[in-house]
Amino acid sequence: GDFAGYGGRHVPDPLVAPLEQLATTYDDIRETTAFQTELRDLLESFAGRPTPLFHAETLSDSWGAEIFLKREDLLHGGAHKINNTLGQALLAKQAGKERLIAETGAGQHGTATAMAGALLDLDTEIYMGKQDVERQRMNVFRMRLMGATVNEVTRGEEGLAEAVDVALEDFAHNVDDTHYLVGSVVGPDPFPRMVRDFQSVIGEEAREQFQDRTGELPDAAVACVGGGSNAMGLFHAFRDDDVAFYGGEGGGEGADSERHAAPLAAGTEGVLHGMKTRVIDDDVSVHSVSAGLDYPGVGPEHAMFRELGRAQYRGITDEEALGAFRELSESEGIIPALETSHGLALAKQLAEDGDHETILVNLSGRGDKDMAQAAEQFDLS
Ligand SMILES: C[C@@H](c1c[nH]c2ccccc12)[C@H](N)C(=O)O
Repeated sequence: GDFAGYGGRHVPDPLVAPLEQLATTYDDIRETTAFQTELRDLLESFAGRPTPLFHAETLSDSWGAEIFLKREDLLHGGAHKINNTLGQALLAKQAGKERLIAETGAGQHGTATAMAGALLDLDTEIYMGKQDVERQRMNVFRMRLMGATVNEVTRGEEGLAEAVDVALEDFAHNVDDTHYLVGSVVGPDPFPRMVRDFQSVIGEEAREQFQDRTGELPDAAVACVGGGSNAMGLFHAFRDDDVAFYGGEGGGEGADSERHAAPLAAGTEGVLHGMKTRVIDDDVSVHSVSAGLDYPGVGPEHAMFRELGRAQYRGITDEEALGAFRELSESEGIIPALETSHGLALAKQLAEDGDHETILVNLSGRGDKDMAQAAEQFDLS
């Protein structure tokens, strides 16, 4: 997995062999009928695929372009995460592993991992920063209710980045019985390409649904970008088409501010969590109103798309995202996740600029988890 120099395996020696073993296992199992059949069956009967493609007519009228929403918010767990956790957990099971570990910050990926672990009868341990355990109590309860162990990480900033570090160390020591289920298109090879492949079911369905509905391909495909898995899952099916790609990053207080999570719009090259990619500058502290985008790096394939000009990335501020969060809720009766709202706000900018007539947006998650924050931001009482 080299993405024009980005990606690779920038890891300490103890991880090299485990990663080579995982890459071999993935390449051997992924194309087998047994794997493909069981994964397709579970995606349908457990996760709820295919998800609908919804034409948002009220938004289309007010924004001035035809807006189509790919409804990953309707999946089991409320977001696209389950596509990846089912794929990787099934791979681990068929490879004879007995244990899953994962990182999480917002708790979304941890919850989706616990779902797959419970379903497939795999011992599941989630690494989560102590600070996040305290501020994401609901997700901690959900993980424990499904039988997962939530392991508090108390080093450094006690956040997502430290949880990834600890999970990678665990993986290096326990590769014989443990699979590290990475939560986005990040980390050392093979993780970015493996997670992309599992999430690409989103774009494959959307491409077929859009053509059936309109007889054409969309002018543009838009998604939010934290680690970048839902965006890459949407983009991948259209990579050889004349479809423009746009990623909305966590612009926080502004991509030119010192508090954001927008390494593509305003960062530099760097190595993080085993991958060469783009990271936010040293004088910037990672921040986004949405926990799911609150990560200082990004998937290396996005760094390549940016460099090649195949995709454009913009930092969407907290305010812009909150505006889109409210507008979709009021216009169409759909409450999006705060993360997803960054993609919606970007689609609104594109529509109003008149750049594209048809815009496909990945509705990557629902906003139920964000109600406390919404009540703080808006007067809902
Ligand atoms: C999006 C998801 C996540 C989980 N692992 C990640 C790695 C890189 C970027 C994002 C993630 C989220 N932050 C979570 O904690 O579940």
